[in-house]
Parts: sequence; C-alpha cells; structure tokens
Amino acid sequence: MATTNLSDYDKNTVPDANKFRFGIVVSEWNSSITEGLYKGAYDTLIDHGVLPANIVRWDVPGSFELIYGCKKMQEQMVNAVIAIGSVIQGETKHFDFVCEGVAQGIKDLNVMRETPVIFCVLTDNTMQQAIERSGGKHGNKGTEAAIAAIKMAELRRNS
Ligand SMILES: Nc1c(NC[C@H](O)[C@H](O)[C@H](O)CO)[nH]c(=O)[nH]c1=O
Ligand SMILES: CC(=O)[C@@H](O)COP(=O)(O)O
Repeated sequence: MATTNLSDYDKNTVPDANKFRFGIVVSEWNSSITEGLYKGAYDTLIDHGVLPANIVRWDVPGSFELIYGCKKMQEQMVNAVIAIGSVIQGETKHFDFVCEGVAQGIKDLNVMRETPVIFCVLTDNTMQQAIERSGGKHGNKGTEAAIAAIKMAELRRNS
C-alpha cells in the first residue's frame, strides 16, 4: 500500500527555523529525482524562515558517498544535515547493498556525532515510484526531510 502524501503536515507544529543553519548533501545519481527532492527541502526550509545564506549544499557522486559527505558536513557550522539520494532497483543485488550501506552509515553518523543527519534517500523499485515521491502524487520526501531537520535542530538546541 503506497504511503500517504509525504508533504501533508501541520505548520503550527514546526518551530521557527530563522536561527538555524542547514547542510544538504545531494547525490548526483538519478539527478532528476534528487533535484526534485532538493527543491522540496530547500523551499520548505525557506518557508519556515531559514535564510538562503544559511543553507549549504554539497554534491556527491552517488548515495553511497552521502555517508562521507554528511560526515564532513557535520564538521561545518550547521544545526542539522539532510542526506538526499535516489536508489532505484537494477538487475542485481547492488541495490540492496547500497541501500543498506547508506542507511547504516547515516545511522552511525547520528549515533557517533552531535549533528543530526536526516535520511532523505528514496529506495524505489521503479523510476515511477521515485517520481511520485519527489514532487508527484505522493508528495515530496524532501519536504518531509526539511521538517524533520528543523525539529531535530530544535531538539538539539534544547537538549
Ligand atoms: N545505482 C545507484 C547508485 N549506485 C552508485 C553508488 O551509490 C556509489 O556511488 C558507487 O557504488 C561508488 O561508490 N547510487 C545511487 O545513488 N542510486 C542508484 O540507483
Ligand atoms: C542500485 C544500483 O546500483 C543499480 O542501479 C545497479 O544496477 P544493476 O543492479 O543492474 O547493476
């Protein structure tokens, strides 16, 4: 059963993000998808008061490189990091290893360091599924990730 719309949320539950700075690391693989995710995340951050100058973007070759890119981004003066990628099933088990590796790597960054890293990596069976979740009929996971980033930055500030 497909997920509910990823972009539906109550704006009143989101803290003012004017004081926060965010790093966004974007995979170049399936760039038509990752650019849609990035737009969703960027527009949502701006919508909640983040200044354009406080959004830092780095690109990496593929989703597996998100781990290293986010690790280095955590060393920057940012309140939270968003990892953006799109992994689409091919003919082999490579999909499984990339997806599991990225999920575990980003989990490890959240465990080992203080700056939260938000997992905005689509892991789809088909390109159509990816299209539907990066600005299509199921919304935009980039929007969801930006909201999570703001909430986690606030949690870190208050903890
Ligand atoms: N097939 C996809 C990849 N594969 C590339 C890896 O992420 C990595 O860059 C390579 O193994 C070298 O380390 N990456 C995606 O982001 N999406 C894919 O569908
Ligand atoms: C997820 C991948 O790395 C995938 O695109 C590779 O395709 P294939 O499994 O057909 O080699």
